[in-house]
Amino acid sequence: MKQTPIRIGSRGSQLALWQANHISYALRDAGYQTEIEIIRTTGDRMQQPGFVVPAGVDGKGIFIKEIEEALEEGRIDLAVHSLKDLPTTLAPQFKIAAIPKRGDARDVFVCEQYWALHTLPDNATVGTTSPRRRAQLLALRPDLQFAEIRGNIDTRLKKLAEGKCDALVLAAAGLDRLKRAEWVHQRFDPTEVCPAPGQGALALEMLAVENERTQYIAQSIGFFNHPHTRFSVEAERAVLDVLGGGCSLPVGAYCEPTSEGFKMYAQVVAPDGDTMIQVETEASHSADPIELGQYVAGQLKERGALELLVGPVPELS
Ligand SMILES: NCc1[nH]cc(CCC(=O)O)c1CC(=O)O
Repeated sequence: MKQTPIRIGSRGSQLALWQANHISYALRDAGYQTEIEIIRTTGDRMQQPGFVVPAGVDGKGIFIKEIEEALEEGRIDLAVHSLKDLPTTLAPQFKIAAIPKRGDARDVFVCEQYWALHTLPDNATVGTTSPRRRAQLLALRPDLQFAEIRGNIDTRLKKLAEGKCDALVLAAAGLDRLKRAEWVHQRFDPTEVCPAPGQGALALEMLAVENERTQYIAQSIGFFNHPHTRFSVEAERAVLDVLGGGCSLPVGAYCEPTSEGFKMYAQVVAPDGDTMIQVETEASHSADPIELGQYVAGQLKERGALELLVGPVPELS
């Protein structure tokens, strides 16, 4: 049967649209017709100044709820997400049908004036609301102050330019994609500032049900699949799953391929940066990524990770 164009759902942020277009162009190159549908999510509304977080919203999946509704109602065929914004478990009616090759997974130091985190003056202010980044940065620089800077990448860069903070810490992938890497002066090694599980990777989500349309969609996106990326992010997300977290927990996990298999590093930091638990391990090509992540999480737990995660949250400056 002749198929209608593949409808791709995306949030309206510049980064989300870049990512959706990136997938759309590749599908067109492969001979498919595509359309992009912009969908506004709770997470987008929460980034507006003055937005009050409604009761019962816990931060997990706030960027995907309305997009999954569009999938369920058949308004879109495919959703393109930043993998790190997806909860570790999806509702059974959805699946991640493809994980393309990952971009730069690292966090970066963004600053016009200073060249690295260690050259920032005493008590400098870093603009980030991420509990993970705050905890990890405090572990490196206990004198740092933080400013509540949220919103899309350009909004954050504008606040930096206006002097609302001295530096930002952001995901390399987002800045690279939008060509905003001009003030990126340092890409943190994952053993220093360990990225969020899945950072830098995309996830192509669709309905799990099998019918003629979903088979067509799954087959059309098959060529995006990058097995090394899938292994790495599955292992990373398994760590988060065991520790019970979403993107708001100070948990970093990073897995990468080596010549023998995979190397994994994970880090849990007390919210005040005082204590850090680190685990490093290697696995062979034939290992199971979920088991690898679960093993790493078990090691973190044995060393007291869960106790750290309930520690006091640092005061805002
Ligand atoms: N939390 C928002 C978010 N979700 C995905 C990215 C960047 C792209 C990626 O990590 O894949 C960002 C911005 C950031 O953390 O700097």
